[in-house]
Amino acid sequence: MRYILTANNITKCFFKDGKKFNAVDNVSFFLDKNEFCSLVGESGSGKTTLVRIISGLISPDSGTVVCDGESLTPRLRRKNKVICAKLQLVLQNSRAALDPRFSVYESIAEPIKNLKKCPRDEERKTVEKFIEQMELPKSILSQRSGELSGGQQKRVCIARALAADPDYIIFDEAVSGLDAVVRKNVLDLLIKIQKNSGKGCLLITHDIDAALYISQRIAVMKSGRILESVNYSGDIKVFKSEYAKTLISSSSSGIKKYDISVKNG
Ligand SMILES: Nc1ncnc2c1ncn2[C@@H]1O[C@H](COP(=O)(O)OP(=O)(O)OP(=O)(O)O)[C@@H](O)[C@H]1O
Repeated sequence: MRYILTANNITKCFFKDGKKFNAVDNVSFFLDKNEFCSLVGESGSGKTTLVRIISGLISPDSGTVVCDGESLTPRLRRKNKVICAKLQLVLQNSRAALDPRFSVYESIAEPIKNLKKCPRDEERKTVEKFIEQMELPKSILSQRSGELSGGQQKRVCIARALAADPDYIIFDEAVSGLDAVVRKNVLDLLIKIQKNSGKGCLLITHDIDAALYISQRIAVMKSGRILESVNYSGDIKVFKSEYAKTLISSSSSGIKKYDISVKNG
């Protein structure tokens, strides 16, 4: 199997209370096209640090990230818009991620303007296509992002990421802070997007239920290390680590049932 986005033996250390520690400790990871994977672990386990390295936002102390055969570094990301577009990150805080001065249209059109420079009517059609995919009304296009609900802002951020036509999308805590109904709607939408687009999608989360609901593969992270990475089709017996079992048994959030009709339908 050819893994397209790979992180190889990544280590990153920080200082806490004057002591050096490995926030990410010799981790190897891959994200293939056409899969939904989750990276799950408690707060402070190193997920965000690993993802910032995988996205080329910060450098590891050691190890490499390779995207479609090319070594991905913060320098390359800054210099090369095309590489930058290939891998989109949807951040946890949608409100902060959207420029409040921009209309929804401008927010989604920005990556199209930067990357494609297509005629104005084509640009509008593309923006409208993504708005439709996000199950948002066209009337929202003229609104400012600050006027939208949390769930709508999340959808606009996803539409904006899709507008860059990436091969991979990383969702950092895509559903945290959303109420149970909106949370499930957004998760269902992410499943649909992945299936229809064939993109490689990665959900970063401490929400094991969301990971179980959405993923074909789940990597479990603790104290800077990936304890296990399992293919998941609904049977929690695939998890071998005590930590994963504890996470699953202690979860108490809204989505309990693995909904096979959404996942495979
Ligand atoms: N820039 C930094 N400087 C110093 N320590 C950092 C820095 N970034 C992260 N850390 C520390 O590294 C560890 C891992 O943090 P990280 O944000 O990667 O974890 P996480 O699993 O994403 O947590 P959360 O789910 O709360 O976002 C934590 O102990 C954190 O305090």
